[in-house]
Amino acid sequence: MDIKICGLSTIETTDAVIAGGASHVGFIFFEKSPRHVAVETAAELGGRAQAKGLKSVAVTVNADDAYLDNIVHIMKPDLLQLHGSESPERVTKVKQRYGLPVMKAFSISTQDDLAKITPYIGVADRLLFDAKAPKNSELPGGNGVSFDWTLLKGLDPSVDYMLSGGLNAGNVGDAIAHSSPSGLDVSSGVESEPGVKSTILIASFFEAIANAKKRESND
Ligand SMILES: O=C(O)c1ccccc1NCC(=O)[C@H](O)[C@H](O)COP(=O)(O)O
Repeated sequence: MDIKICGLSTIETTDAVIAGGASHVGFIFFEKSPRHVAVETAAELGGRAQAKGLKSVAVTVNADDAYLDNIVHIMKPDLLQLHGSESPERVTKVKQRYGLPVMKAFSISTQDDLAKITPYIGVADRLLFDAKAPKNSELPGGNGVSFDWTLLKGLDPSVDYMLSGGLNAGNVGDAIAHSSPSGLDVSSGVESEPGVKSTILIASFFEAIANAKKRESND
């Protein structure tokens, strides 16, 4: 199962994520976020992870071509995560312009939200299911809130998705038990405060996933 740790900004925590066995590292390009980084920082930290075989992900929200051009040119990401209200046509254009895979994020709180993925199937390379942002939040992601994972039980089993939203060491086992994601994505759950990743919480998150997998294989 892929594991993406999102919102990195330091060498120490990037190294902890690499050591933990993540498949992806994510960098936030959204100025209102406490995790927003300069493109040069993402290039340095992402390059460090890429050298160890991880994929580096640029996370943007309704970004225009000029902004994406700069990110792709300097950071050289492996994957573009579109975390806004990008249409299927925009996803196609971004894929064509950069020749990079695109992961489209969706905010889920009801079954109707899941129906919105249909036009993106076969268009986006990967889907990411995140919780809907609380009303008072300025962030479309990284809010540390979960959605009802049982909603995913009705999903066509051929839909490949990463699960995110409020995951942490305490609930990731339950999340896996209630859904069948091909990947997990976490940000707030491995932070000591918004925007500050904790090497201890990162290690605990990986340990919790390993324990959940052990339990699954014993059942
Ligand atoms: O994390 C942010 O600050 C952020 C800001 C704007 C758009 C997306 C953002 N995060 C995207 C992610 O992939 C997060 O990992 C995902 O939303 C889960 O976050 P959390 O619930 O905090 O684990």
